[in-house]
Amino acid sequence: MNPASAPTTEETPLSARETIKALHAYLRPHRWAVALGLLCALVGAAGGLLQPLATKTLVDRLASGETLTGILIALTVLVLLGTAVEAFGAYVLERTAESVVMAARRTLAGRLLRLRLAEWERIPPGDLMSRVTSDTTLLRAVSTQTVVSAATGAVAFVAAIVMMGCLDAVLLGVTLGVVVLVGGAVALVMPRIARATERAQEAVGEISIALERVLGAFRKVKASGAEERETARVEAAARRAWRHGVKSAKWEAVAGSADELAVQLAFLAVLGVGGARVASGEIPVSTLIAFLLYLFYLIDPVSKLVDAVSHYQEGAAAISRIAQVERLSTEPTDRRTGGCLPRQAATEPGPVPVRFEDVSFRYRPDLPYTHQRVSFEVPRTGMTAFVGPSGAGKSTVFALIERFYEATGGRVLVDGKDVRDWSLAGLRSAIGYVEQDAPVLAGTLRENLVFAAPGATDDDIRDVLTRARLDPLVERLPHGLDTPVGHRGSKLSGGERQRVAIARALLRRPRLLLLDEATSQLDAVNELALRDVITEVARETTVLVVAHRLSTVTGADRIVVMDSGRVRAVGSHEELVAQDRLYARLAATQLLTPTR
Ligand SMILES: Nc1ncnc2c1ncn2[C@@H]1O[C@H](COP(=O)(O)OP(=O)(O)OP(=O)(O)O)[C@@H](O)[C@H]1O
Repeated sequence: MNPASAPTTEETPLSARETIKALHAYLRPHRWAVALGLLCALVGAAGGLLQPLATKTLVDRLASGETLTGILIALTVLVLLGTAVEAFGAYVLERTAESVVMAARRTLAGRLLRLRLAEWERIPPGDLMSRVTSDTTLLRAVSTQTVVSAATGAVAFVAAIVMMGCLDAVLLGVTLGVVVLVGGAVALVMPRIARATERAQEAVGEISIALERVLGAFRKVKASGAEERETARVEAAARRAWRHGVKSAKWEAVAGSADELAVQLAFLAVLGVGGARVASGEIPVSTLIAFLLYLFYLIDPVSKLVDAVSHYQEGAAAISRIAQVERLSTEPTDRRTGGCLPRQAATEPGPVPVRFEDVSFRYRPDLPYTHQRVSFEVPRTGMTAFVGPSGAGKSTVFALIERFYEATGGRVLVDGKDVRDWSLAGLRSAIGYVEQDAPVLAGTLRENLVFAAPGATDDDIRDVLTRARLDPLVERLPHGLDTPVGHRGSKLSGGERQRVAIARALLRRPRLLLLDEATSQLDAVNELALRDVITEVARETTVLVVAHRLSTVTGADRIVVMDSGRVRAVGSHEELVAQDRLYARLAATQLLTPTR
């Protein structure tokens, strides 16, 4: 798949109103800090605003031969105070901006881990990661600087205009004419900055997608000699990011220099018109000087306003991409509703632990049904095995019990209650699940073992290590249980990973143990040993097993034969060999049993 065309989250951008609402939500918890930063910025701006007036007084006093010491000291104090207050305000705002970014990252990370599996499968993880890392960074500028720059810029701009109006209305008219002209041109440029930034951020997401694709299958890439091709993919995305980044920089440069241009043009115009007015005696020269100083003072508020708008355009693109993740549907989290599965032993009498009632299911509306009217029951103790050809829907049975997905039709009952009526956390905490590919997480072996049972004691760990035949592995590892495994740590073999996964599931002391091809990579000796362990566990736990190798399940108490999303037959090995043609054929090929 071309990373450029990889499916991403809903691409509908937010409207301007929604963006401002989202920005407001980010800032609400920090409103007092923003207000303080704003106040400091305004004080700083006011200090600057008084300077031209002070200069006018200074020039007037100079003309009348008065002393200047007092006013010079006042001016210096004004400058120092204004700068100190502005610096403090800038610190408060930067700190607030960092807090906004952190809050957004925390919320997004929490949300990503609660995504429904169907949503998670739709979006490349690299894209999701870039939204948590790169897009949130863009929030920094928009969250506080934009707001404060817009507010202080607007206040200082209006105040300077009022002062200039008081000095000379004609010169003000000339100035405003130029500013409006240049401002109109800037307004045309702004949407281009937003578009280019959004594209650049998308391309950054594509880089992550392309990298995640190859880093997740690193050996495959090397074995296939695909390094150059895959590097070219990453480069193509990087080039796209560069192109859009440069485009955005170009428009930002145009917008950024507009404030200078406006003031320079206004300066020339004011100099021409003002000079003529001074020459004709309509205004004194001190008024022209003060007016020109206000004109230069205007550079700051105007550039703040331009900055505010261009940062807003950048930030709006990021807010939109973050909001797209916030729109993805997540799993319910309320532990109080539904209740937990009772912990009573499976040996005690109680309802059927797992029952499928006419269950139909498809992964997405555009995909065919993987289950059609599937019905079966699992007894409270003993081992129930699911067998059948690849793609028959065996693993999906486990995914439906775990409520990773919800049945499209019919009901999945656990302990006599629809899985949708149990609390999700309560349901899953009663299940031990060993997945087909038995992933190991980056961390120590101990962390991997207690991942699903953080409260496990050292005795519990020792017990499962022995049961899962992991003692020799622990002895071999340089730091025993505290040896890092997984990424960058000691590498575990496929069989070792499976044993770690089984130990992890057993440590949870589950009511239901789901084993999906859990022993497929073990050598014969270890497989036999673990089969005994599982048989022992099945005496007091409900054990469900998916297996391709019939040899691993011939002793199961009940075998469910699945084919093309349907249950073909249910029975013991002997019954099925006698009654079901598909099972008899599987047995004949795998176990060398004579066919009927
Ligand atoms: N996450 C998914 N999204 C879409 N389709 C899926 C998904 N997982 C599985 N499928 C499809 O659903 C069908 C049943 O898959 P399932 O993994 O349950 O079969 P299985 O019997 O366990 O196969 P195997 O023995 O090869 O593991 C297959 O056609 C598979 O392609």
